[in-house]
Amino acid sequence: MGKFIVNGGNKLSGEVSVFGAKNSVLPILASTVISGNKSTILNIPDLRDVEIMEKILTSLGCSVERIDKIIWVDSKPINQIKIPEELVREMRSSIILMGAMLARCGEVIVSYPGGCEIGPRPIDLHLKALKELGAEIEESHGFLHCKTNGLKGCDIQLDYPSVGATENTILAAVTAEGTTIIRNAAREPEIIDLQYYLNKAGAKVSGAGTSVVTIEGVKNLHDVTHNIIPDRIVAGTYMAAAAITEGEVIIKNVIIDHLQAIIAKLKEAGALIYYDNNSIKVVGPKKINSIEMLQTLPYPGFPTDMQAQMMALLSIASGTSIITETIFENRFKHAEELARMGAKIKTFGKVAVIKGVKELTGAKTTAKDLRGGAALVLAGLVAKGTTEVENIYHIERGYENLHLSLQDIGADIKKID
Ligand SMILES: CC(=O)N[C@H]1[C@@H](OP(=O)(O)OP(=O)(O)OC[C@H]2O[C@@H](n3ccc(=O)[nH]c3=O)[C@H](O)[C@@H]2O)O[C@H](CO)[C@@H](O)[C@@H]1O
Ligand SMILES: C=C(OP(=O)(O)O)C(=O)O
Repeated sequence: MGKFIVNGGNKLSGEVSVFGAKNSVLPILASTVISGNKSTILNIPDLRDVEIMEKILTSLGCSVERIDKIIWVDSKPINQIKIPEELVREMRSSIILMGAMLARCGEVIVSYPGGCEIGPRPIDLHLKALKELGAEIEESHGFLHCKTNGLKGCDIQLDYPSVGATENTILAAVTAEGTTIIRNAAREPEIIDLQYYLNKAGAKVSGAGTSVVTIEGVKNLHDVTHNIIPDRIVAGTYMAAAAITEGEVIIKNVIIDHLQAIIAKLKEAGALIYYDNNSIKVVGPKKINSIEMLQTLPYPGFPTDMQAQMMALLSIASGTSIITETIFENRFKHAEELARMGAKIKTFGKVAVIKGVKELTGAKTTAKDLRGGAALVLAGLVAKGTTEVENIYHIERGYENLHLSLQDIGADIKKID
């Protein structure tokens, strides 16, 4: 299972680099199936979720090769339409194969996706949009059998700006007949990256990053090379690590625009932040300020994927902070683990009240999900004594060698397999 052992107390300092974004690379790898041609994807992070996506593509018949930070996918030889259940259960993003495979093969069989347990994660919006495009979807025994004789562009109003539903719909629409308009689309930077990849391959997608995305169907896609954008959540996690340890860390290879909501809240907490084109320096305050209201929202609001890390930070703030989690129904599992380390946190449904304490103390803790696990590591960096974080396979879904990067900037952390 693997665990991290963290001895707290070191102020972090130095430079750390951020690799490609998990939430960008996964839908882009899924979309490589559409073209029936070759995709070269650069800046690939070394993550468990990426390995699973590689396995899914291979199981469908794609030829997939990976050397270091590059993956080559040739989707010409696809010869399967069923995605292995055990792989789908491992990862939420596998559901994006639905739109991509409908575009490529007109058929796909997939089970309900797994992923982190952060509350119910229905896929009703995905299914509704795909049906509007002309997919027939039969559900039985936990499997979804999706088929079409040809998707047709249409106007789709999403009831909520779901990231996954926006991506699935874009992919299904890329080779559909006519024009599709997605209204109330998610505006996350990863959708812009997806549009960029698809357009380089010959698709006609516009509007990504706004709430109206338009896709003019094209007949074919061609070979493409694409560089994945840096991971804003990994960057945010290192920023929080600098802030919580009273450190001074430069985070390189970031897109500042994608970090604005995180920058604003870390400044409120008292961190000093300086940036230039693609790097950001965070200087942690002597004492963290409490934050009156931190509310997670769809982009460009504060990202839910940084909520747990901020909770760790605020647990040693000078007063009481309130976090409202509006995206997921049950994303406070880290609160009870932080409490083992002396944090004073009460949760009431979607609201958490965090009464800052003078210091955290090292304890045995368990990562319950990806970002909650990262939050425990952050807490461990500042806690008195030793913290163990078990079940780090959750963390490895989204962080490439977190312990090594933190060691490089002075943390006392090791991994035990
Ligand atoms: C691989 C990936 O990119 N994952 C990200 C993606 O997840 P994901 O794409 O799953 O997130 P969504 O934006 O779809 O979900 C947001 C909310 O909408 C609800 N919903 C979603 C779809 C649907 O059909 N019905 C429905 O009710 C979800 O339960 C959730 O409460 O965006 C989330 C919100 O920024 C991030 O936390 C995840 O890291
Ligand atoms: C919830 C997350 O990811 P996923 O949607 O892949 O489960 C995350 O990255 O924090």
